[in-house]
Parts: sequence; C-alpha cells; structure tokens
Amino acid sequence: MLKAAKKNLIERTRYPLTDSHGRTRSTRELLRRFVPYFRPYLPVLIFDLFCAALTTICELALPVIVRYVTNLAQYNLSALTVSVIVRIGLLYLVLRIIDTAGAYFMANIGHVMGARIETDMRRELFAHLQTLSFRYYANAKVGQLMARITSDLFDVTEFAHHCPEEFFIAGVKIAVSFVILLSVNVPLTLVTFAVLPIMLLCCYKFNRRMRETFKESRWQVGEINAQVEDSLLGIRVVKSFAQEETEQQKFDEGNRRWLALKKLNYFWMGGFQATTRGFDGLMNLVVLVCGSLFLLRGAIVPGDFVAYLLYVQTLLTSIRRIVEFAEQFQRGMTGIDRFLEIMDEQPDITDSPHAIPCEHVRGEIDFDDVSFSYEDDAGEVLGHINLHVDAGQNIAIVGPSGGGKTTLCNLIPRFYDVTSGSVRLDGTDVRDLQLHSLRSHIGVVQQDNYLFSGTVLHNIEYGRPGASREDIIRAAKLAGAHEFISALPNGYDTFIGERGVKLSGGQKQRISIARVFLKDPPVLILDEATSALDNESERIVQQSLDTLARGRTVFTIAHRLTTIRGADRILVLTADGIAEQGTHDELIAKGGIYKELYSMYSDMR
Ligand SMILES: Nc1ncnc2c1ncn2[C@@H]1O[C@H](COP(=O)(O)OP(=O)(O)OP(=O)(O)O)[C@@H](O)[C@H]1O
Repeated sequence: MLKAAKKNLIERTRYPLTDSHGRTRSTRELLRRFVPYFRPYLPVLIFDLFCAALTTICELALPVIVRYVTNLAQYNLSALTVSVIVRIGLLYLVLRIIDTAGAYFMANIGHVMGARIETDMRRELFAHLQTLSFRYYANAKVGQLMARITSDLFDVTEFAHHCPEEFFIAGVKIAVSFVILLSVNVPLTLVTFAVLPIMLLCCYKFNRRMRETFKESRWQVGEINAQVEDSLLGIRVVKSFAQEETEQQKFDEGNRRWLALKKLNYFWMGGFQATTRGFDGLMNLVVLVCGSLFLLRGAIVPGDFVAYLLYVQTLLTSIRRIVEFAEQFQRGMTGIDRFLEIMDEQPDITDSPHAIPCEHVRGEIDFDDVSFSYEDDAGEVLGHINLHVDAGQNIAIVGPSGGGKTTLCNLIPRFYDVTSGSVRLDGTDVRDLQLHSLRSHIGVVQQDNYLFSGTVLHNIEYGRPGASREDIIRAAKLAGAHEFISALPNGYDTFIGERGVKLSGGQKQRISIARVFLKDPPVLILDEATSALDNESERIVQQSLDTLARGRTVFTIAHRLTTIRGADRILVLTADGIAEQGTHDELIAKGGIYKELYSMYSDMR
C-alpha cells in the first residue's frame, strides 16, 4: 500500500543519492566526521549539557513529589502538615527557578555554539572551493554550491545545537524513568516496555526513507538555485529573445518537482509521526488497563499508580521529542552529507611537496612532447606538442575553432595539467613551481573578463591587492582607461554594477587590461582579447594591449588575423598539432593553411 501511495504522490526523477564518486555515507560516518567540529567548543558543550541535566532533574522531580504527597495522604495523613506542604512548595519553586535558568542558557549559548560551528564549516567549505580546479567547476553548478554553503549549513547549525541536547535529555529521562518505573512495579514495567522494540524498529525504517527524500529535496533546492542563477545572469539574452515564458516554465517545473519531493518527504514523516503516536497511545492503554487490574488485585497502591502514570508520560514525552527531532536530525544529516560531498573532492591541481617559488622569472616557455585530454576516456585535444618560446617573444596562435589554442595556453598557468610531457617556465617544470607563485607571474586577458560587483578602483586593484591609488591610476593610464574612468560620475569610485553591467564592452576590457598592468607579469596570455569589440573599441584596446605586451613573453590567440601580423612567430594549431609556424611573411610565402585563413579573413572584411 505504501508503495502505491508513493507512486501516486510523485512522478519521480532519481536524484543522485551518491556523490560524484558513487559513494554513500552512513549515519555513523556522518556523525564521526561531524563530531570534531565540536572540539573547539567543548567547554560550551559541557555547560550546555550540564544545563540540560539540571532541567531534566527538575522535570523528573515532580512525579516523586506527587507520589510522596499521595502516599502520605493515604497512609499517614497526620504527617501532611501545612509546614510540610510549604516546604514542598518551596522546594518545587527552587527547582522551577533552576529549570528556567537552565533553559535560558541552553537556548542562548547552545544556539551561539551552533552558529559558530556553521561559521567554521562555511569557512572551510569556501576555502576548499577555492582550491578546486577548472576541471571541477566545468562539471559543477554554482547554484548547487550556493545551496550547500547557505541553507544546508543552516540546517547543520540547528542540528549541532539540538542534537547533543535532545539526545542527552531524552536518554537521561528514558533511563531514569525506566529505573524508577522498575522500582515502583516490575511486572507492569516489563509489560509496558514490551511495546518499545517494535516502535524502535518502525522508527528506524521510516527514518531511512525520510533521509533519502530529504536529500532529494535538498538537491532540488540546489537545482532551483542553479536555474534562477542561470536565468538572472542571462537576463539580457532572455529578454532579447523574449524567452521570459520559457524561463518561467523551466522554473515552474523545478518548483513543482520540489513540491512533489516535499510531499513524498512529508508522506514518510507523517507516517513516522502517526506510527510513533499510535505506539504512544498503545503504551498508555497498556499502563491504564494493566495498572487498573494490578490496582484491583492490590498489586500496586494508588500513590504508586499515579506516580507510575506520570513517569510513563515523562517517558513518552521524551520519545515524542526524539520523534519530533527526527526531522531536524535528518535535515542536519543531509546538510552534513552534502557538505562532505564537496569536502571529499580532492583538488587535482596542487603544489607538489618539493614545489619551489618562481624567482627572477624571464619568461622562457617550453612545451616538451605535451599531450592533453580533458577526460581520461576522451580523445586527445593536444598531441605531442613541442615548442620553445624565448623570453620576451610575441607568439600568436591561430587555427580552426576547437583546435586547442585556449587549451594549450591553459597549461602554462596550470589551469589544467598535461596528460603527458611537460610545460616548463625558465627551464623548470611548472608542476615543480608553487602554484600561487606561478600564477602571480602570468597575466591573462580573455574575451569576456569577469568584473566583480564593486567600484572601478576595487576591480583594478584585484591585479595587485593593496596597491596604492597612484599605482592603480598609473595602470589605468597605461591601459588607456583613465580618460573614460575620470568621466564616470564618481571617477574611480564609481560602482560598476554586477559583472560591470554599467560599462561598455571596450571599457570593461580596458579595466581588465589595467588590472594586468598592475599585476605586471612577465608572461602574458591574450585569449581573443579584442574579439567581442567593435572596430573602434578594438583599435583602442589593441593599443593598450600593444603597450602591455612590451618586454613580456606573450601568447596571443586571435581570429582577427590583422592584429597578429607583427608577431615574432605565428603558430597554426590544428587537431593534428602545430601544422605551420613562422612569421607572417614566411607563412604567406609558404602558401599553406595560414595563407588560406588569411585570405578568408581578408575576403570577409
Ligand atoms: N572544459 C572542457 N572540458 C571538455 N572539453 C573541453 C573543455 N574545454 C574545451 N574542450 C574541448 O577541447 C577542444 C579544444 O578547445 P579549445 O577551447 O582549446 O579550442 P580553441 O582552439 O581555443 O577554440 P576557439 O577558437 O573556438 O576558441 C574542443 O573540442 C572543446 O570542445
């Protein structure tokens, strides 16, 4: 019946319950890996549990007092004087004050501890994301990553705070109630507790289902994030193609899928809660009927029976709290699982143990028998490339689209590592150089450079964080950007909008070039840096690039072949490797692929 109901509830899409390596993590593993995050806050945790213990003792005291008063009233009424009642009242008042203070500290410091753990995990996750390579990001969805770093970790906070407390309180209450119940009446206790194992088994089964559906709905939240991000970042394309409705439909579909998953989730949760409530009622029924029979036979006195009923309620309340906590527990487990999924991704581009910093870089580059493929099972993009570039040489790379020009250049700053062979900078394999040091000696200007949401100043400063305003202005002047920046409403302090949306293509490109001027690297990669610009902007940006290129080793990838005519050497890269190389005049004279490309380009203009 459950299966049929489940089928009716959702047209299901399977979501990856395993990580990218096909691994699943058991609850035990998740807890084992989460516990160390409590370590820095051990004193706080101990104090939190101490407060939990105090509140538990205060709660457990009531049935004892009721039992004492009832038995006194039945068997020794003369001893129940006003002063005894006042003392009992005062004792209970003190207990309640302690309970209130304990509850306050639990709610306050406990939550702060949870938030601190969330902060630590978020910092660790962000730091780890920074270490992951292009290869990882080529397959990842930013929206999914955002969901993990925000909402998933929020669930972990709640879990971090409530989990130890809830289990501690419930554990103590269940154990103490059990012992007290045994001390009151052994046969009745054994009958009552016979229901418990069946109840626990049901809880376990439901819990597994809940965890699966939680993970699926979390994944779907990530998908919605990714879709929103995609639609909003591409809002110009959406509007220019009048595709608002299509985007809305895509969003609605994702949203509906989330609802369906949530329904399934609550289906299991509802079943779980109803079942435990049913067992709860069953236990009460057993106590009521069996206890009344015991009373009838004189096997239990009324005071003990009342205390017994109260302790059974305490016990059931604890079980109910654990049940209610199950949802939070599963959400926390899902958050930890999704956190670990990323933390377990090993960065594939790292410093080797013997890596050295780059010193006095001249900019000589060698490709020694370099082959490269993006995936193990995919074909080679580059095969057996050999190339020597002297320091300060200006190399242009041309060739058919998809021939591997960008890929070749990406191997120099180790955005990817070679599959075989080696790339060397001043004679040292780039894999033997410290990654940070290597990349700080290489500047890259692409067709579409990312500008951060912030001021012009902040964006140029990215080239050398901490640079003085004077240095930033000097870099902007060299990039031919100073004039238009000065004309902006707030000059260098103008906010340029997300991804520089308030600037023209040429202006954005000149800010990116200023950034590289500030960085001042000896090796430069210009990857179709002017391709997206109109003729006038191209002319201005090209001037900036020519200034930037002076005295550096430069790799220029260009489709506009006029821009590379003056290069020291032109490489024609095809799927078969470097097909031709030489100066513009040599290659034209040769009458090969370059001449063909050049004629085609000249005809198009
Ligand atoms: N991240 C990636 N993962 C898998 N394959 C990729 C990746 N990036 C590029 N490729 C593939 O590698 C090949 C070479 O791409 P690359 O971008 O280096 O070519 P290109 O010569 O620079 O092309 P274009 O002139 O069009 O920019 C292409 O077939 C491309 O599909």
